[in-house]
Amino acid sequence: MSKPQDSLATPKPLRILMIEDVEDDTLLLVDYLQSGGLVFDWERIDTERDMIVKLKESWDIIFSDFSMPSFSGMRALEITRQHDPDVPFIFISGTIGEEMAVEAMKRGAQDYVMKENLVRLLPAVDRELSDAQQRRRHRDAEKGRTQLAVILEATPDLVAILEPSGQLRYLNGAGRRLIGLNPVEDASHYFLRDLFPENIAERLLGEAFTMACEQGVWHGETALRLVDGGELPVSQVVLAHRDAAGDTEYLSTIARDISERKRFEAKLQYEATHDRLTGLPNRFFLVDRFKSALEYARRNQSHIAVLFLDIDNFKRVNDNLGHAAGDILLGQVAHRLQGCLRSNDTVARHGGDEFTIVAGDLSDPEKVLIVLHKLNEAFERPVIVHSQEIYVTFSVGIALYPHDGDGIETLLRHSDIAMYRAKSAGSNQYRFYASDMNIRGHELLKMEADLRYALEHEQFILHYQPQVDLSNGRIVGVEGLIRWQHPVRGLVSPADFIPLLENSSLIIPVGEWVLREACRLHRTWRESGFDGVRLSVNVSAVQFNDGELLDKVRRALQEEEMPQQALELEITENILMQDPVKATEILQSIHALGVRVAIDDFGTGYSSLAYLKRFPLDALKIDQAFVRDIINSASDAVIVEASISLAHKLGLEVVGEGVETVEQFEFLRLQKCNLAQGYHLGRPIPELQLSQWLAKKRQQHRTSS
Ligand SMILES: Nc1nc2c(ncn2[C@@H]2O[C@H](COP(=O)(O)O[C@H]3[C@@H](O)[C@H](n4cnc5c(=O)[nH]c(N)nc54)O[C@@H]3COP(=O)(O)O)[C@@H](O)[C@H]2O)c(=O)[nH]1
Repeated sequence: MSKPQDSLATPKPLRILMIEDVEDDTLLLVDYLQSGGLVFDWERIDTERDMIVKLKESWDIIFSDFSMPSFSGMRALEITRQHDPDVPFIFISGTIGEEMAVEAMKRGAQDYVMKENLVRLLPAVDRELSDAQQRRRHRDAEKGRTQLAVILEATPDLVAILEPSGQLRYLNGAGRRLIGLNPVEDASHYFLRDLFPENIAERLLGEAFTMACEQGVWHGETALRLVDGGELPVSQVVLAHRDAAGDTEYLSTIARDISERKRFEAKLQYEATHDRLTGLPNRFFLVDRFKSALEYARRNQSHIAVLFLDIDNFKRVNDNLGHAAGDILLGQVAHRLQGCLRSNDTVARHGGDEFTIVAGDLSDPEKVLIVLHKLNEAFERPVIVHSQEIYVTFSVGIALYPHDGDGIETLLRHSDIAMYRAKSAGSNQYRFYASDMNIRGHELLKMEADLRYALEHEQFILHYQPQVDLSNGRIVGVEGLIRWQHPVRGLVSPADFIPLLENSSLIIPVGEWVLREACRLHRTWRESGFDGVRLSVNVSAVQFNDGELLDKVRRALQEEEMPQQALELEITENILMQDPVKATEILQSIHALGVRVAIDDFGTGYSSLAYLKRFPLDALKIDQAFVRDIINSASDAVIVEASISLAHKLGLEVVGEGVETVEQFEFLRLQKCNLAQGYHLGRPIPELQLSQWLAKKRQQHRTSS
């Protein structure tokens, strides 16, 4: 007979509780069992009270008589089952009848054996002990499952069981709440992509499931898709569960909210990369941003400027107003510096009263002057600290990539050296590390100052170039072209100063002056009886994107009582192609005013006629580069022919620019080009000369007709 103990090494005696009123019967039974090889300890009781006391101990098996004078076997069974549903309970009785025995089994007795015939007892003990053990294991497992289910439902982590396809089998309470699934809804209608954003669901199905199936487990950081559309960062584990054949039967996953940690990490990251006082990036962050700027500059063959700024006389602020005031000043300086730079540029606090700027994506080194210009503008107004006005100036050192180095450390060192040179030259100075740039930089800044002076002292004038109708030779319009009447240099070409005006934003007031001047001249013509001649002016990119352009045009028209259709704005195709959607909106508003729009320098940009049909335009000016060679270059001739023909199909008037010869003129006339402009028909000339010329032409026409 097998012993029911788990350990074979030290067999523990069984504990048997005997419920029997006759002691001799008990001894006989004990004797029988011992002679059958059973090792056990035992106790005998025969009252309900003793039984209740004894059941507080643990028993391996209970034998009970059926009927006793002061206790009933059925009652003993009932009490036992209340205490322990699994302990084997066997009736050993001489009196139990068949019917009662069946009833006893129904109520939870495992067996009954007749006192007179104990042969079945030992096998029954053996069997019942083993069954009881199994029942206990089963019950423990069931209990464990119930406990786990309670834990799973109570945990704040998402727990899910999934098919390898990503379909859900089970989702716990936390998961249901996160994705907005009600507690009774069947989770198997849902998939991984209902729990996670698209890209993460794909990563889990790919990388995570594959690794879990191969190695048993995958963990990583992902994010859950929340019911409100937001995302919750989580730390996630995916486990693969295999069947007996080793194939993945299902997967489970646990995802834990790590938003608090992420916030903390972000805070740490921010603190590690930003200056506490000003909130600006610190040196480390600057290095990082420089790397991105460098990659871009290498790809696009552009330049980067590293500027080292030191506030002039900062110590005086600290000494006179105190350190707290100094701190406020630094904060305000930081704020203004950040406000005046492009979003891609980086301004960092280097320490103390020193700041560094990395300005990338400069098409040429001189573009750094735009940054200097913006700095000057930003600090034209004083900074107010404790009601005191403080005018802030900087000593600025500039180093350029690739000219002065290709690493941030070198460029910072060189800009620092340049800053010291600037400082030793006095306050509010800048110096380039490379001396040749200093000369060029000074020249350009001087020229910018001269242009400002030119605007204030009316040194700009307009010259006018006629546009002639190719079908009858009449003048239908003139183009106003700016010149700078410099007191020393004489008449300066716009090609030499328009780019500088554009860089410094001076083009806005100068452009407005051109517009007003042209409208003023048109009024004098109308007053002298020259009606029907149109006037066109050039509009630069900065002007075109100036939110006030429309108001300025409207005001000029009103004040000079100019007919709207007599004014034409010339805009190059490149300006339109920078942001076609925005350009369309602006052009529509210009058109709504009744003003004409011509596309200038057509053919030099990247647009196509098909694209241009989206814009509300009136005329197209074929660039002089094509007209120049129409006689000698077959390809240019074809381009011009095609442009004229397509433009006509789009309802546009066509102007041929730069017509210098009679052959070019004839070619355009034969191609039915509408207007021509160029030295062959007349160079740009001053107002007085033009008025005389118009008068002469009018006279000629009167005589000929
Ligand atoms: N934003 C503004 N830009 C302006 C303004 N005034 C002029 N400009 C632009 O400056 C560029 C140079 O202008 P300019 O030196 O005046 O040259 C113009 C003509 O003189 C020249 N032209 C005309 N006919 C001929 C010719 O037969 N041969 C030849 N070699 N050159 C000729 O072409 C220029 C006309 O330019 P466009 O505007 O494209 O019609 C120039 O880009 C001007 O746009 C201004 O007020 N604002």
